[in-house]
Amino acid sequence: MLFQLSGLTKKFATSTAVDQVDLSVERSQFIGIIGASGAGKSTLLRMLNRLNDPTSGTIRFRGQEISSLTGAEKRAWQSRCAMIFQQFNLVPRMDVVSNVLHGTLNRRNTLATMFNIYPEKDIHHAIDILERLGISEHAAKRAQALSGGQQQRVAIARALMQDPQIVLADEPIASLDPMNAQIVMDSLRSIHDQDGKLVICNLHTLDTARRYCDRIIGMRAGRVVFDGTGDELTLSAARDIYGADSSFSEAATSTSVDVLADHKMPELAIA
Ligand SMILES: Nc1ncnc2c1ncn2[C@@H]1O[C@H](COP(=O)(O)OP(=O)(O)OP(=O)(O)O)[C@@H](O)[C@H]1O
Repeated sequence: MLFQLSGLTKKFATSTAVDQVDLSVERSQFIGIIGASGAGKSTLLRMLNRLNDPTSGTIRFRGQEISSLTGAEKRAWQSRCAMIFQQFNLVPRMDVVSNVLHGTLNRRNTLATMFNIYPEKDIHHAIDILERLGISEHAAKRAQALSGGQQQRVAIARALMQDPQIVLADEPIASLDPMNAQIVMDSLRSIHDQDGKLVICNLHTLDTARRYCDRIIGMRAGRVVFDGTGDELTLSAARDIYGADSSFSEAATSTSVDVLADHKMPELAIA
């Protein structure tokens, strides 16, 4: 058993973002979490790597209780569990390789960090990862000089540099055009296929979830209301997740240029 979530709940002052979630992840998969805005997807992901603390309930990984870790143990968990964000979270004025090398920060001493000293093998490794993601020719550029899709691949490279067991991605393609979205999703999928890592990815769009995910979890108002494969995600299941009526159209949650052009729908209208 990898993850075992029991009664996981997160309350904020005025809302319950995640409400009594029970979930098991038995093996390494590519898992997508879908749901309307405010359904609790980000909060769930942020609890898994302890950016948010649960109000109640437990998170176990390989039997270890994660929700109660503190100090060095909590930081060690966070380095096993890399996070990719919608807005990339790179240091814009810093070059691409240095941004990737930041993924090793947790295992370097303060002096090395202060003087930006990296072992040569780490630098080679960073460039290998950039090459794998198809962006090594940008290694010396400042991160801010790259397109959104390229910056997100740098963020994925930084996550890989930390050699995590789990990769969490919080709407990694929400700021990207469809072509870059596909490149970034292909990169994330390859991390699962080639490296066998567990990837859990929040997504706005049903077609992306169906295309890339082995398992799709649907959230509505903090609860898990769907857990199945892309084939099982029927139109009626989707309506249930999004709380939409019969006027709900899949095109409204599509990233595909063709579908959007056909239906003249604004991108991500529902999510
Ligand atoms: N730091 C916070 N303080 C107060 N309320 C919060 C906080 N973070 C999230 N919430 C609330 O918790 C609920 C779930 O938010 P969350 O961001 O997890 O949803 P989401 O499904 O990821 O939405 P989106 O797709 O818009 O990111 C929302 O009602 C939100 O307003």
